Order: sequence, then structure tokens, then C-alpha cells
Amino acid sequence: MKILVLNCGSSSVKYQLFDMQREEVMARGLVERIGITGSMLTHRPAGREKLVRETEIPDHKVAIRLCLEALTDSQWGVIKDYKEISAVGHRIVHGGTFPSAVLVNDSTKKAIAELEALAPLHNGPALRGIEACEAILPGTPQVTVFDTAFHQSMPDYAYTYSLPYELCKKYLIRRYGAHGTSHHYVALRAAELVGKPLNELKVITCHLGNGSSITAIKNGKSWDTSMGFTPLAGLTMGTRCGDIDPAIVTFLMEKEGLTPGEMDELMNRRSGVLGVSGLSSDFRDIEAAMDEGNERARLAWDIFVHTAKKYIGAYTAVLNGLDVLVFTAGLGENSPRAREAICRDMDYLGIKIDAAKNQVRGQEREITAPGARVRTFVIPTNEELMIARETLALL
Ligand SMILES: Nc1ncnc2c1ncn2[C@@H]1O[C@H](COP(=O)(O)OP(=O)(O)O)[C@@H](O)[C@H]1O
Ligand SMILES: CC(=O)OP(=O)(O)O
Ligand SMILES: [Mg+2]
Repeated sequence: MKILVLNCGSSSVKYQLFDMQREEVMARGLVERIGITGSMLTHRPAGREKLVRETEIPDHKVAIRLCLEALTDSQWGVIKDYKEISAVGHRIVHGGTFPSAVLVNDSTKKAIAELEALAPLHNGPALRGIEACEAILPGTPQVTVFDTAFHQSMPDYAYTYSLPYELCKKYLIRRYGAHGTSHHYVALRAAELVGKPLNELKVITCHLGNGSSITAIKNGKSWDTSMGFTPLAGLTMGTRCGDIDPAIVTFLMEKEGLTPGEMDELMNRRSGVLGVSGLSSDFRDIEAAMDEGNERARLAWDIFVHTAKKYIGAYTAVLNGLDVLVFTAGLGENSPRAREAICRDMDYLGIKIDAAKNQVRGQEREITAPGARVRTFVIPTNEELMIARETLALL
């Protein structure tokens, strides 16, 4: 049975086609830097050379079409007909209080659309993915797997905001978190590498990409996470502001005469590393600009590193200690510099990484320095595999 998984990130679309008999990857691929110069599509049929197309990819709709076309490409494709695909699994960032994956039907689509306001960079693109698959694979079952589901285990004091209680109940305002599938996957993998059950470990997982979040995991469950009601909260991100004083919102709206929609756009698409640097949302561009002495790129980077450090410190306190620290996602997997900067001067918490081992990109490796109390790992995430398994389980 072949299962296709589509993962619409804020700056990327990732896909994997699995043969579920042995969980083999038939092809995988990635469109990255969507909407910025030098966007690219990488398609990797299993066991073959990769095909790279560098082209302007303006939005997720075009990106999704390119991904689907790559699968049946006459030279590089791995299937002749889309009918060979038995089911499609989709990553949905905001699933509200959905506790687990569900089959796509009209009411699921309506729920995802209603949550679009809470994940403006994600739920819309994911819906475009569902629609594209409905068009080319009519009648094929589709499943949605929610980023928010893993975080449904948080204790009430971690997910409740100190606003008027009745208003929070009325509008379902609470911390939902995101990247849950990824945090869960890398935490399980870290436990395997350590050789202990996850529920016996205190773990902090750092998913650092265009969207970034950090999660504290205790007793095998999400205990707290940096994203909130929406994926705008927490760390400084590619284009998102992360945590700011909430008073700035009304202040700026008043001063600049902004509507709620315009303010939302400012915080989601024009802030973060892009907003501070004035240069790019992509950390590769930021690292290159810093090397050339660009002061605002340096500032954006330092803010990012500083907020990541604060969450690791706070979550170590919440967990009453730390056994395992994990780095994953675009930046977390590929940037030795980011990991080095975040872990620097954290030895009082037991975190110390080895400079030579840390020179790793996109591969699983323990990077703990000799004698450090906390074991630190780089673990490439695999949201697609988790989604494929959940899709199969629902069929
Ligand atoms: N080799 C690299 N060095 C530094 N940063 C990288 C590297 N590869 C990817 N990144 C960064 O990772 C981010 C994209 O992360 P990713 O998790 O793929 O994105 P998304 O949030 O869209 O899912 C970009 O900011 C990119 O600059
Ligand atoms: C929730 C989120 O920000 O996802 P991504 O990092 O894939 O954009
Ligand atoms: Mg992502």
C-alpha cells in the first residue's frame, strides 16, 4: 500500500511517498524558500540522484503542484498513475482540540478552514493540498494529522491564559502549541538512543526552522510548549515576532491606524528575523550577512539565540532537571552555529556540547561533550513518517 504525505510548512512543502509494507520511502522531496528569491525544489526518488530545480516558487499552491508533478515525472517519477496511491496524509498545524487524526470529509475541512485565522501561514496552504489531492485522486481517502494533538496533554496551568476565565471558555482561548508531531517523533527517537522509555526521561525538544518552538516533555507527555493560542507565540521566527509585550499590539494599532487584520499580517509576515534584519527570513541568509558584518542580521540572530536559551532555562526549571536536549528542523539540524550559540554558557544546567561532534548537518548524532550531565542530540525530524503511520492506522 502506497501512502503519500504532504507537509505544508510556513516556508516549505515537504512530501514523502511511502510503501507501507516495509515503511520504505519511494520518493521524498522538498520545496523550500517559498516566496523568496532562490526558492528550490529537490526531488529524491529512492536510490537515485536528486533532481534540483531552482526557480521562483511564489506560493504554496504552485509548490504543491510541483511536488505532485514530480511523483509522476517521466524521467524522475516513481509512479505511473496517481491511482497507485491508496491514501494521503496531511499535516495540519492548527487542529484546535482535535485529540487525534481524522479522515477528511466536509466537516473536517470546515473545521480546518475555521481555524485558518489561528494559523494564517499554515491551515490555508494545507487546505490547498487537500483540494489538490481531491482533484487528482478523487475518492482516495485523505487523513489529517494535527500538530496540536500531542500538546493536548498539557496540564491546565500550562495551557490556561490569565485572562477573564469566561472569555477564554467562550472563545476556546488557550495554549494549543504546534509542531507536536515533530516534538513527539524526536523525543521518542532520543529515548531509543538513550536506551530508556520516554516516560522515564526529562526532555526538551527544540524544533528550530522557519517556525520554531521548544517543548518540555515529562512522563512521555508534552508538559509545556512555547507556541500558544497560535503559532505566533514563543521564539523569534523567520517572519513571526514570537513573544512580545501584548500592550504593543494595541499601541501600534492606534499609532499606525492598523486594522486587526493588518496588525496580524505585521506580526506574522513582517516581523521576526525578517523584520529585525530587514534582509531575509531565511537563517542561511542571516548567517551569511553576519559574516559580512551586517549589524542588523547580528541583532536578529542574537535575539533568536537569547529567546531559545530562555525557554531551555525555563523548561529545565519546570521539569526540575533535564536528561536530554534535542535539536531538530531546518536550522536545528543544519546549523552548528545555532546549536553552539544556544548551548554556550549553559554548563550550570549540565548542558555542554562537543565542538567537533557539533559539526553535523542533517544527520542523527549525539553531540554531548565528555562529562556533561545532559545528553544533547541532533535528530532529523520525520513528521511525514509519523503522519503516514497515523494515516494507515485510520484506514
Ligand atoms: N544549512 C543550513 N544552515 C542554516 N540554516 C538552514 C540550513 N538549512 C535550512 N536552514 C534554515 O531552516 C529554515 C527552514 O526550516 P524548515 O524546518 O525546513 O522550515 P518550515 O518551518 O517551513 O517547515 C530556514 O530558515 C533555513 O534557513
Ligand atoms: C507551526 C509552524 O510554524 O510550522 P512550520 O515551522 O513548519 O512553518
Ligand atoms: Mg516545518
